[in-house]
Amino acid sequence: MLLEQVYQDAPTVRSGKHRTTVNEFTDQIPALRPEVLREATERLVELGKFDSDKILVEEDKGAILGGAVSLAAGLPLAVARWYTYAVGHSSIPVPIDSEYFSGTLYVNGIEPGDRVTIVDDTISTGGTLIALVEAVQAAGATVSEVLVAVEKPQNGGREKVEKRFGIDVRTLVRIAVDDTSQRAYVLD
Ligand SMILES: O=P(O)(O)OC[C@H]1O[C@H](OP(=O)(O)OP(=O)(O)O)[C@H](O)[C@@H]1O
Ligand SMILES: Nc1ncnc2[nH]cnc12
Repeated sequence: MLLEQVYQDAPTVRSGKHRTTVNEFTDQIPALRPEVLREATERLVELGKFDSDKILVEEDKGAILGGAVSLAAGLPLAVARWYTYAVGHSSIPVPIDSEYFSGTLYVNGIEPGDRVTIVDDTISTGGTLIALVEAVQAAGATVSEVLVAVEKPQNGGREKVEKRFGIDVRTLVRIAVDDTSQRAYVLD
């Protein structure tokens, strides 16, 4: 499938302790073909149940996929951002410690009682998803499911999130980075 083709042999760059792929799907290098975004969206829509009121994503890489999933599932899109807005609405700050960024995320658009489907393009250490789940819970809302396109199992993020919150993290493609060639490859 196209998503697997995008990741197979993708180049990587060093990001702190890890290597991160640079690819069409998450970085738009080369420019993202609509058929790749469509395939990822359709596969995630197939994977999810969408027994929820909203989709929640983190900017900015996840937002492209989140927008497409929101359209396909017919659910409103909430976005967690790296900055806050001074417009007096409820923005929930949460600490984030991910593969190569730490700081504060601000989650907007989640209301008490919402059931939320969290969508992301990648799970690596699980830090981003931990921050998103904590923000949903702090808003008085619940996470109905977590859907992620690509998983880097070597960093153990999925198990960490599942153990901590008792929520399944469902993913489409698993990848690793080869230490010698420093290129990505698809597992399974
Ligand atoms: O499991 P983790 O270790 O948290 O890594 C996964 C996160 O990393 C990427 O985001 P990135 O940090 O590049 O942020 P961006 O989307 O704002 O560029 C990706 O979009 C995931 O959200
Ligand atoms: N796009 C990506 N590819 C590989 N590892 C990542 N970790 C976070 N984002 C990633």
